[in-house]
Amino acid sequence: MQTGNMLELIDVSHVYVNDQGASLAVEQLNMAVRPGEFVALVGPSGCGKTTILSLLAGLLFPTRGSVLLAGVPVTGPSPQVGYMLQQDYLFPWRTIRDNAAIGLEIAGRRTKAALEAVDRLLEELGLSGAGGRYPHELSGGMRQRVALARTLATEPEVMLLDEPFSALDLHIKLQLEDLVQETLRRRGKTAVLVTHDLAEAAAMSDRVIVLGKQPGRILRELDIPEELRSASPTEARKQPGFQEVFEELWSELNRTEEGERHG
Ligand SMILES: Nc1ncnc2c1ncn2[C@@H]1O[C@H](COP(=O)(O)OP(=O)(O)OP(=O)(O)O)[C@@H](O)[C@H]1O
Repeated sequence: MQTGNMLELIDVSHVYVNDQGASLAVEQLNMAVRPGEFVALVGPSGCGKTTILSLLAGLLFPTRGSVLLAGVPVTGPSPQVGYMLQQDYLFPWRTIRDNAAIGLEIAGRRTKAALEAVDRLLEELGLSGAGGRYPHELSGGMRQRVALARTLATEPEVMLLDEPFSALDLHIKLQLEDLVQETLRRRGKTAVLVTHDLAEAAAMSDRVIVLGKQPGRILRELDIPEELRSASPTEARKQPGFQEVFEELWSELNRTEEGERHG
């Protein structure tokens, strides 16, 4: 059945099995993300956020249920899905331009036109002139911008963001939140952001999904009001309605952790 969703998890459970036994990480989860939507996932440590991203990326397969990308079951990693992580994983021996082009190279698409597009992307992300430099010459924020360029170069429809800003200083983090949101929005990308930072979730996304303690289940979905969504993350933080959204998320998470202490 075609639902028009870009991403869908239908009754998904995931069990990790290793020599210590089995661990239920996600239980009967139902979640859908529309094309162009920006969704944030928040929840206590170990509640299954990274597991959900790995299922969406086709790096893991559900023990039960189905994962769909544009209505089609996910059978493995897809060029339609890009991943951005806390660590940039740039290759130290490659120039910035060659790092940004590596996905194209792996896909056999390193043409002159594609490299020109990489240069334009680097320029758009404020890295013009850095193409011939090496990762160790760049700051953490610049390196994350290269990681963003590398992911966008292959033109995925979906971006999975696993705490990509958490290792950065506050000032750089805010700048990068603005840049990432604007860049993804302009291109109409669908995004799923995992973060521990409730303010980041509220400022960047269209909808926040709050997960309960392990095994991950959805406790609450909060639509972000239009006045926050239409602003950049930095501007959204200054809007009158921002504090209310933050407090709702905060109390939902505290309820979860209270339950964990007493449950
Ligand atoms: N490879 C694995 N083998 C066994 N158990 C795992 C494995 N990866 C994760 N888990 C367990 O599954 C549960 C969910 O892990 P996951 O990393 O998805 O949570 P998370 O919400 O992303 O955590 P955090 O916020 O701390 O990054 C945790 O209990 C974790 O210990």
